[in-house]
Order: sequence, then structure tokens, then C-alpha cells
Amino acid sequence: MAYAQPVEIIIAQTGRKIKQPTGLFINNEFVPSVDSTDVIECINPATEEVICSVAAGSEKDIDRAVAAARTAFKTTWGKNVTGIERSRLINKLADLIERDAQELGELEALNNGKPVKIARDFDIGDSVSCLRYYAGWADKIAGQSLEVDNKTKIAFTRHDPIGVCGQIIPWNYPINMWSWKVAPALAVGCTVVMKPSEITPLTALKLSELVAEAGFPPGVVNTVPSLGSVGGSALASHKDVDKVAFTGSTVTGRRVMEAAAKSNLKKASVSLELGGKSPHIIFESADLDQAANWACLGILYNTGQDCTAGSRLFVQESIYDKFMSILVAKAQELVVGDGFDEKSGGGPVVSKIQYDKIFRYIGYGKEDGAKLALGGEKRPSKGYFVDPTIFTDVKPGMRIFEDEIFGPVLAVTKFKTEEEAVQLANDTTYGLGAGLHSNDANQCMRVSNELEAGTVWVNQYNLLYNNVPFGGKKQSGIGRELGSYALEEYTSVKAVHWNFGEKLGWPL
Ligand SMILES: NC(=O)C1=CN([C@@H]2O[C@H](COP(=O)(O)OP(=O)(O)OC[C@H]3O[C@@H](n4cnc5c(N)ncnc54)[C@H](O)[C@@H]3O)[C@@H](O)[C@H]2O)C=CC1
Ligand code: BAL
Repeated sequence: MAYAQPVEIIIAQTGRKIKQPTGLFINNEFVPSVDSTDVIECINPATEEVICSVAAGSEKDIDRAVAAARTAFKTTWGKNVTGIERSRLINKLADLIERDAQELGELEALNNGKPVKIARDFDIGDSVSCLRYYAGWADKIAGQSLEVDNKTKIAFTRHDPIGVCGQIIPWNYPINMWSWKVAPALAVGCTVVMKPSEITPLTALKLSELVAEAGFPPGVVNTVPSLGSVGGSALASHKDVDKVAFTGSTVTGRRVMEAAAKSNLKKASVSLELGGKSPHIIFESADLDQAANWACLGILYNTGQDCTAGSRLFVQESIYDKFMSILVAKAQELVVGDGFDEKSGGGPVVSKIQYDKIFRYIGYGKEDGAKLALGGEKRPSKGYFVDPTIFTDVKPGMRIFEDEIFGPVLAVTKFKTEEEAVQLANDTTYGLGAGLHSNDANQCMRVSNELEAGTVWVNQYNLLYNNVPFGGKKQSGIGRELGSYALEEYTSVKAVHWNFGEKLGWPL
């Protein structure tokens, strides 16, 4: 089988039939690999069964996709198309995704495990808004006019599209991460070679179909499902890729940066959005019931497979017992089950690898002396389900305090003073998110100022908006996504110096 033809996926729970592309999307067509018969098996994490297989792109396929993106950049996209037209097409794509939200939501639930309603209403809803937000920017990309000598010279800047962008995305938010990367790139006039995670490639291929339907010229967006060590690595080290954007683990992010530096020095245009071990602090003046809701959302949303998961919870001694009994009761209320069950607030984790990693860390928590307050047991049934798990008495140095687990496993630590809470919170190599709950406004201001993170939530957690920048400090990343800040990642500033009067005498 050439793996360019679509297959039919029938979703048992809803009866929906999905025509699923299985090829590589290059120049607006689904094509087989040029030189490989390798395939990627897509697994349903709720049942552990194979959904279907898609073509696994090779290095040569990446070359072909980059060439298509380069040609489009030089001819039909880039500086050859107005911002108004880019905006129109991005809005059209957003409309098509909105039209297909239920189908995409079901496909995401099948491949990733998350509940259909969450995929549809949050992941896809936010992605549609993200595309519309950047469609709004497309005709507002502007440089500056700079006075250098009023009588004879002027300088101005142009914010040019940086060129061909390699985009490497993970499996935790396959549609969101796709739109966070594709939308700003297209808005400024870049072209894209997208490498979705090999664990969740199905919705990226379905979105590619919509790219063609929206009317984007061939080669503007190309999608190559591939293993990270093959396609991801090839993109990061490609000499004709001008920028690489990556979301995933810090270990892989480091490799991407090394490859970028060693190839064509795409350093200035590498943006990385990496992992976290985000602190979430509950001070004694907080509304405890609300704080417990946000703490649950912080660690249990997306089954904890979230780069900003509030995985280290710090609770002030004076309210510790009361708060913990509220928190444990609330965490128990979350229904973890099949993503197609309307009652499910959380699905299985994405893969066997992730499931095994989470239970390895639960084992480390027990070995290192933390106390299990909730969960921590495997279910006897099939599927990669992990119930909400809470460890208390967690101390710095324990592996569940230090490492990103990427699962619904909360590490709780008691503190006495504000200074101690800040010191514990910042005791990490990461710096992505942080949260605090307090009714003391001065404390909120002081602590949010002290926390070393790219995003700090006060009296809430994990909410993001398309117009607000997102990214990390320390080893959680470089660059910013979302907001006007993301546009800078995809543009290259050119300074033009114009002489309209000065005569140069020679020799000097
Ligand atoms: N910050 C975040 O949003 C994410 C963090 N993670 C963390 O990473 C851990 C491991 O998950 P993985 O799926 O293995 O993450 P990963 O960082 O290896 O994968 C993310 C993406 O990078 C690609 N990739 C892998 N190796 C590459 C290479 N050498 N060059 C270029 N691209 C490459 C993958 O194919 C995927 O598309 C998770 O347990 C979690 O802790 C994982 C996914 C997302
Ligand atoms: N929650 C923001 C995106 C991420 O987890 O990768």
C-alpha cells in the first residue's frame, strides 16, 4: 500500500465515518513517501487498538516538502500576496475548522484520548479563535519610520516574513499546537513544513485537507508525519529552513537548538516551548474552595499532560489540613474514562510510553518517602487510564518534586512563610508557569513579581488567551507564542536607509 490513499475510520461510539488521509501532504496533495515504506501506527489509548497507519516521512520527504515551501514562498506567498488576502484565507480556514469541529473533536479523542467535548469546545474552539486573531494581524504588519537626518535622509524598517518555517509539535494538544504555530507564520507570509507528533498525526492530516479546501496555494502549508529522530531532526538541521519552532521536551529542544546552530545558524529564529514543573501556591488568605478548584484544573486538565501543569502545590501550614481535605475530595470527583463518554472530564493518557513513565514516577514517589493521599493504583482494565494521584510530604530532592511527569500526579509541600514559598517555588530548572492564590493584593503583587516564570496566574490557573504572550524562562524555553509577540518570531526586520539629498565628497 502506498499510503497516499485515505482510509475510512468508523467511530464505534458515534457511528461517524471519517475519510482519513494517510499520505504526506505536500503541494496541497496527499502523496506517498519518495523512498520509504515505513508507516506510523496510530493507537487509540482508550483501547490500545490500532486505529490506522499513516506514511512515515523520510529525510528525502522533508527535502521535498521544504522545496515546495520554498517555491511557494518565492512565488505565490511571501511578499507576493497582500496581507488582506492572507487574512481572507486564514479566516476561511478558521471557518472550515469550525464547520468540522465535531468530526475533528472525535478524531482527536480517538487518537489522543482526551474527551470529545474538551477537544471540540476548548482545543478546537481556541484554535479557531487563534486563526482569527492572527488573520486580524495579517494586514497590520508594519515597520517603523525613523528620523536620521530630516533634510537628506530617512530610514525605515520592514518586517519581512522570515521564510520557510519548520514546525515540530507534540501530542498533548495536537490541534492547538498546530494553530499556535501555523497561524502567526501564515499571517506574516511565511510558508510551513509541519511535523506533527508521530503519536498523534491524524488531526494534522485532516487540517491539511482543510488548508487545500480553503484555497491556500500549493506548498504554503506542508505536513510530514515522521519520527522525531528522522523528520524532526531533518527539519531542525535543514539548510534551507529559515526558522524552526518546537514544542516538546527540554531534552529534544536542546537537540533542535544544536541542530539549528550546526546547520545554517537559524539561532535567531529558533523558538522553543519546552517543559515545566510549575509551582502553584495557596496562601492562608485564599478562598480555599476556589483555590482547590484551580489546583485541580492545574494538575488534572488534559490528564496533567500539559506543559504548564501546576504539578508542585505549596500550601501554607495554617490552612493545610482544611485545604487538603477539600482538594482530595474535589480531585476524586473527576470522572476519568473513555473520551466518548459525556461524563468523562479526563481521558486516558496518550500512550503506553507515557503511562509507564507516570507509574514509574508514582513508584519513585513511594520509594522517596512521599505519602500517597489519593490514587496511585493501576486499573485492571485495558487502556492507559491514570486516576488523579496526590502525594503529600513532598520535599526538594525527591524525583516527583524535580522532574516533569506529564500526568495527573500532584506533589504537595507544606510551607510556613511567604519567603519560604517563593524559595521553594523557584527551586527548579524550569520557568514556564506559576500560580498563587491570596486575598492580600500586596502579597499577590510581591509574589507574582518574584516568581521565575513566563506566565503567572493570580487567583486562577492555566487559562490562556490568544492575545496574551506565552513562553518560558530558564530551561522552559526561548521565544514567545501567541499575542503580537509571536509575530516577531516569524519576521525578520530589514532596515532601509534612504538618501534624498546628501552629496558625498570624495576622497574622505
Ligand atoms: N512542553 C510540552 O508541551 C511537552 C512536553 N513533553 C515532555 O516530554 C516527555 C517525552 O515526550 P516525547 O513525545 O518524547 O517528547 P519530544 O520532545 O521528544 O517530542 C516532541 C516532538 O519533537 C519531535 N522530536 C523528537 N526527537 C526529535 C529530534 N531529535 N529532533 C527534532 N524533533 C524531534 C517528536 O517527533 C515530536 O513531534 C513527556 O513525558 C513530557 O514530559 C512532551 C510533549 C509536549
Ligand atoms: N498548555 C499550553 C500548551 C502546552 O501544554 O504545550
